[in-house]
Amino acid sequence: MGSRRQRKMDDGERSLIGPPASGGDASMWFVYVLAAFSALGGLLFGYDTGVVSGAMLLLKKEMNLSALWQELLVSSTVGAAAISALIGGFLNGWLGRRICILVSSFIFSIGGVILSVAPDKVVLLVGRITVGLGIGIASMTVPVYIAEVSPPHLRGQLVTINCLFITGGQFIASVVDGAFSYLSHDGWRYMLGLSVLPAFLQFVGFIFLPESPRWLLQNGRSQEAYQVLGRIRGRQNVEEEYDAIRANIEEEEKEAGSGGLVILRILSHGPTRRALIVGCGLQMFQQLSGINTVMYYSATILQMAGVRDDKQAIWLAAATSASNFVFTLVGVWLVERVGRRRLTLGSLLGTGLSLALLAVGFLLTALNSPPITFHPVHSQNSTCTQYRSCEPCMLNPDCGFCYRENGTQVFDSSCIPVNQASTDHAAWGRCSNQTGVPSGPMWAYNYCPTSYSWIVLVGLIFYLAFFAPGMGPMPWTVNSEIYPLWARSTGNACSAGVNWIFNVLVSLTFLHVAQFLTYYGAFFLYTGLVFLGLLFVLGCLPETQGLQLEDIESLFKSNVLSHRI
Ligand SMILES: O[C@H]1[C@H](O)[C@@H](O)[C@H](O)[C@@H](O)[C@H]1O
Repeated sequence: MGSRRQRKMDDGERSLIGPPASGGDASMWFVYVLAAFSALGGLLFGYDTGVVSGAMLLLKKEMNLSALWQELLVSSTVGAAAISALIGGFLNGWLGRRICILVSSFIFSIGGVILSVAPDKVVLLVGRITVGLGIGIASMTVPVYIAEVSPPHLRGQLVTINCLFITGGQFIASVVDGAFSYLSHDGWRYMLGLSVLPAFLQFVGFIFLPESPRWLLQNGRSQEAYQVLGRIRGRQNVEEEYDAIRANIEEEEKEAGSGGLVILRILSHGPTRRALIVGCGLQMFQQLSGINTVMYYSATILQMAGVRDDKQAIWLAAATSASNFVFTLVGVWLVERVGRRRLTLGSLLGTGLSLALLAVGFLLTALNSPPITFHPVHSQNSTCTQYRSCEPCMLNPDCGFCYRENGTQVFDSSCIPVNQASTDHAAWGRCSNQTGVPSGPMWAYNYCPTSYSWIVLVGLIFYLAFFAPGMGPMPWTVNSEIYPLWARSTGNACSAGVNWIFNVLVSLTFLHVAQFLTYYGAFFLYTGLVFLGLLFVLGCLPETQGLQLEDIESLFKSNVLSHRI
């Protein structure tokens, strides 16, 4: 590395470019502004993926949506994000980071407008796909842009701030959902449309903000690169950094060649292939640890814990996403203190233990599932009425549990088909209306009344406390820094694509997995996957803290199985 550091621009070139603009201490301020404006992409990512659950409660009633349409409207966004993240890699290399951020905020704005004026479900679907396209591009471009403009000692923290914005977006979405849930007519238009505001702000901001100096240099625009680096770093000595980046690009071209498809070059070049495996593996294990199951089903988990009122459950779900946000803040604080590797390992260990606790809570709940004591006769024959206890009844999505309660004692309990139009009621019988009246029958859909729910609640809190500082942000942070410049866009596109694909897979399969393996089986499965992830990180993830982006590639030159804690 030393010799690379010695390389300087030749005098002719430097006099052409002129001295970098000096900004004094204002330079740090400028890096924060750049990070904040780009992280608005993270905010939109979080907002648009989070807001839909609350909007769906109103939409399904107003538009009379079938289960298939509800699933389509939720997962089309994530599916579109997976595809556009992959395409984003090519766009990033071709058009640059800045144009990609402009494109994504433009797409977000258009998507928000379509969603807020949608006259029917087909237009809604078009809107949801549109925002998904924006999310995919933003999710892979923003971390790369922030990493490329940050000084090494702040890079981890600034990229982690993007994740803080993601969880912040999810939190804002849950509060907006709560607030507009009282507006049963058209409330969803405000929920889905509000994302236009940050999208527009980002678009305007990026008209004035600069391109990444690293991308400029790679594309032969050395004068602009030098100017931008000077503007971002202020009075700091940028020549050394400029020369290092340029020398590195030349060296990379010699080593990895410059023709052919980038993905093929990545795969045939040992260090980048290893980096890609680490990056994609981290993103895969992030999703396999079940974060989005926990986020999506937190309302159900809270209901199991004894929260019966719908509105209360919505606000407590907001508290769940608030915890995800607050604990991500802990990650921002820790990342430059303990490093990426130790943070990820600690987070995985705690996440695994919390998942095991959640599973034990569900297991005890299942073992103590209240028996069914009342078998009403109805002309409409159904499998629901055949069950002997609440557990199998709750696991069948067509059935719900209708019961009376005396303190913690459950009595007069039956399993009844759910009303297809609204899971808030049974299709017939005493729970088909008037539930929630004191001393009246209670209706439990998706959960069983239990006195072990506190274990599940404690598990949920521990889960977020451990996941959010490490496994939440680190896959994004590490991916933004482990690839050499020529492979950075493609590497991030692939790993972001893996993240979105596993996101769809885990959230779409959760209910089926729970049906086959029960809830506790599903959570034991996630526990096992997290411990596999722990072994993977233990063997493969090197520490990248404090290094220049240009120096990180060398970490992957040697056998990746030799990293110490
Ligand atoms: O890093 C983020 C964050 O942890 C979010 O809470 C989660 O919903 C996303 O899937 C993940 O990529």
